[in-house]
Amino acid sequence: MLDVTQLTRRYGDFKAVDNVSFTIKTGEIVGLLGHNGAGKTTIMKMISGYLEPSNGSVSLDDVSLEDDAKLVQQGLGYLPESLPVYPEMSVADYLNYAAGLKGLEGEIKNAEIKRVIQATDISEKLLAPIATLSRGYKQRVGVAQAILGKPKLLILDEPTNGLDPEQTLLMRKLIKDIAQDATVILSTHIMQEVEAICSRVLMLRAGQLAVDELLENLKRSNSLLLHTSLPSDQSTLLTQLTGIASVSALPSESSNAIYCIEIEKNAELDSVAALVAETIVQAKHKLIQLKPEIRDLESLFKEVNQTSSLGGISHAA
Ligand SMILES: Nc1ncnc2c1ncn2[C@@H]1O[C@H](COP(=O)(O)OP(=O)(O)OP(=O)(O)O)[C@@H](O)[C@H]1O
Repeated sequence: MLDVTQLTRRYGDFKAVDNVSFTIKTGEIVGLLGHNGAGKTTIMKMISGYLEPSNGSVSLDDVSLEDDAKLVQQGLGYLPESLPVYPEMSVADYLNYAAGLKGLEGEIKNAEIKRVIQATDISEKLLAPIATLSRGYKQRVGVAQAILGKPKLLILDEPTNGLDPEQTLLMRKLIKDIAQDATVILSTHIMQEVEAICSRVLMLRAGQLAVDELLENLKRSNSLLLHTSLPSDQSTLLTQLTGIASVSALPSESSNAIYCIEIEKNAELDSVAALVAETIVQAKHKLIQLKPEIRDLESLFKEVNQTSSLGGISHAA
């Protein structure tokens, strides 16, 4: 489990990361989102021990970076924003070197190197110098070194950057497999990536944590979409129900009606949905479809970044 407590990083007078706290359990894949300059890389560098925080602490399975950086770092894999250095090294030599840095030795080391080569599908480039690889292959080598030693914590800065669609799918599967026994935190600007693999989202705004929420909750809005034979002149049947803020009719191409039902702030979506269903059935009208309106992550991202105060949309723990 990763514990980040009141993490702050200043560059001179400027606070790049401001009092950020969160916990990530084993098995979770968490997406770290935010505009350019929001502080994502700075946070990932501090979690990986590459950069010292100005304040706050990071611990992995109750061992803090401050107390034993070496032990914590042996349990983590990091794919940095800038890709593998050592351009003159061959892929094989580089992985051998990276495995040594992680404390792997002998047969275990060889088996691990083989495993990551297979997992990232780079066997045909083993003898090629890193400098001659395409961007996508460099990215795969970066991921291969990050997963050496089956880290307990995997930190990935834009993991699918430069990958073709087939490799993107493979990478997503690989990340999901790793997350079965590890904690994964990844940064990306690609919302599809988040929707495809993350279970939870942390959104940063100007160095502060603006949202910490499960993806499924984020995508749920406080509205229901209802497709029914109830005509609009009888929609007051719905308006008067407890927990409903407003009902508006949407354009419908059939003889049936489609309503957008907005739920009151403190009402529970499931209970209101049950009440709506019951009301329609009791009024002997057809209930064709009733579902929560799904919010897309792009609009939510825009909303968070336009909110003037962090209180507006924050779900942060
Ligand atoms: N070494 C540094 N010295 C001064 N300011 C820095 C330094 N590194 C980062 N910053 C500033 O800290 C802020 C956060 O930067 P960071 O790289 O963490 O953002 P990011 O969210 O990863 O952005 P991007 O999406 O563009 O990668 C930015 O305003 C950046 O200019």
